Amino acid sequence: MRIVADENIPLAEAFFGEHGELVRLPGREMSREQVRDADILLVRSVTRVDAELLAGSRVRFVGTATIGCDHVDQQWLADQGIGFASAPGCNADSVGDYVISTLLLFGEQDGVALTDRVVGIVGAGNVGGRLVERLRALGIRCLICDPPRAEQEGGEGFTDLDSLIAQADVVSIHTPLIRDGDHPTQHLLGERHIEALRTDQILISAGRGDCVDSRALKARLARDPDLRVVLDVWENEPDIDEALYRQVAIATPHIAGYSLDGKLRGTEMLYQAMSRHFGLPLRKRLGQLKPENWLRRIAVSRRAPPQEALLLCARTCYDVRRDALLFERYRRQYGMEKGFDLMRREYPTRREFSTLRVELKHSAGAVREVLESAGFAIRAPRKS
Ligand SMILES: NC(=O)c1ccc[n+]([C@@H]2O[C@H](COP(=O)([O-])OP(=O)(O)OC[C@H]3O[C@@H](n4cnc5c(N)ncnc54)[C@H](O)[C@@H]3O)[C@@H](O)[C@H]2O)c1
Ligand SMILES: O=C(O)[C@H](O)[C@H](O)COP(=O)(O)O
Repeated sequence: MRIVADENIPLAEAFFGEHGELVRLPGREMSREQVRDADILLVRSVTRVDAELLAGSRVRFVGTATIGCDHVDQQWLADQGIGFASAPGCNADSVGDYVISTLLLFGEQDGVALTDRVVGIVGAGNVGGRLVERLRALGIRCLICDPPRAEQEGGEGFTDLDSLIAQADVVSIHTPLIRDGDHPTQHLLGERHIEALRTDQILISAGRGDCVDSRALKARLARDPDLRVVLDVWENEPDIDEALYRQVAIATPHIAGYSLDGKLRGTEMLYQAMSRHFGLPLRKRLGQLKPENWLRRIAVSRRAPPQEALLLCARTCYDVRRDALLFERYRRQYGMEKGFDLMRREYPTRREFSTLRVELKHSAGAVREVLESAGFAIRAPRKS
C-alpha cells in the first residue's frame, strides 16, 4: 500500500512502515497530484480533506491525528465509501496543562490563589470536561456552558454563555468549530459577549480560532488594553492578524495540544483504526515505542507547601511563557506566517504532567491531594 502522511505525525514510520511505502509531506501543501496514488492518507488539521483533494484518487482510508475534524468533509468521505478516523481526546490533557499553566501564571502575577477564581468552561467534551475534573479536584469552582450536553443530560450543572460570562473570572473556550446545526460555534463569542467581558476577566481560547470574533476582540482590546486574553487558536492561521497578536497577553501558535504524548496517542489511535478498517492484526503498541520522560521523577517532602509544589511541578513540565517567547522569536526571524508553522514543526519536546512521577515519602496529605488533582503521577508508600 502507499501511505501519504503529514510530516508532523510522529512515529508514523514505526506504526505504518510495515504496511507499505510511506511518503511524508508538509500538510498545508498537500496536493491532488501528491495523494492521487495513495491508499491511505494521514493528516493533521492543516490539510483540507474533501472532494477537491481526493476525487478520482485511490484513497480508501483517511485518518486525522487530531481531535478537531472541521478540516474534513466527513459526509463526502462516507458517500464515497472511504473509511475515516480521528483521534478523540488524544491531546485533551495537554490542552488542560496549557490552561493550568496559564492560571498559575496569572495567579502568581496577581497574588491570587487558584481557588479564588471561578473558571467558566465553554464546551465540556474531552478537553473541557477533563479540565473541569482537574480544576474541581483542585478546589476551583467551575461553571460549564455546553448546550448540546445540557440538552442530553438535563440542564442541571450547566449554565448559558451570558450567565457564565457574568459570573466567571476566567472564560476558557474549548468548543469545536461547527458551522451549522442547532448549536453553531462560529463566532460563538461574538461582539455582544466580548463587550460583556469585564476588564478584570481573563479570556482563554484554545478550541478553534473561528469560535471567537477576532475583529470584535481587536476593537475591544484597542479600547481596553488591560483585558487579558490568551489566544492559542486564531482566525486565518497561519497568516494571523499581527495587530491582534500584539494586543493579547499570551499568544501561542496553536500548540496547546502539542505534547509529545498527545501527538503519539493520535498516531496510535490512527494505527488502530486503520488496522480495524483493513482487517489487519495489531502488532504495535505505543507503550513499546514511547520514549520515557527524560526527567523521570521529582521528590517532594511532606513539608512542601502544596501550592508551591504545584507551581514547581507544573513549570517543570510546561510553562506557557516558554511558548509565547518562542513564538515571538520565530515571528521576528521568519515573519508571522512562516514563523507560525515553523515553530509548530520544530516544536521542542514537551511532556504531559502525567509523565512526571512525583515521589512522596508519605501516603497522604495536602501536597499529595493537590499534585494528584493536577494530574501528576504520584508514587508514595502504601497507607498502613
Ligand atoms: N488548541 C489545541 O491545540 C487543541 C487541541 C485539541 C482540541 N482542540 C479543539 O478543541 C475542540 C474540542 O475538543 P474536545 O476533545 O473537547 O471535543 P469533544 O467533541 O469531546 O467536545 C466538544 C464539546 O463542545 C460542546 N459544544 C458543541 N457546541 C457547543 C456550543 N455551541 N456551545 C458550547 N459547547 C458546545 C459539545 O457538546 C462537546 O461537549 C476540538 O474540536 C478542537 O477543535 C484544540
Ligand atoms: O484538534 C486537535 O487535536 C488540535 O487542534 C491539534 O493539536 C492540532 O494540531 P495540528 O493539526 O495543527 O498539527
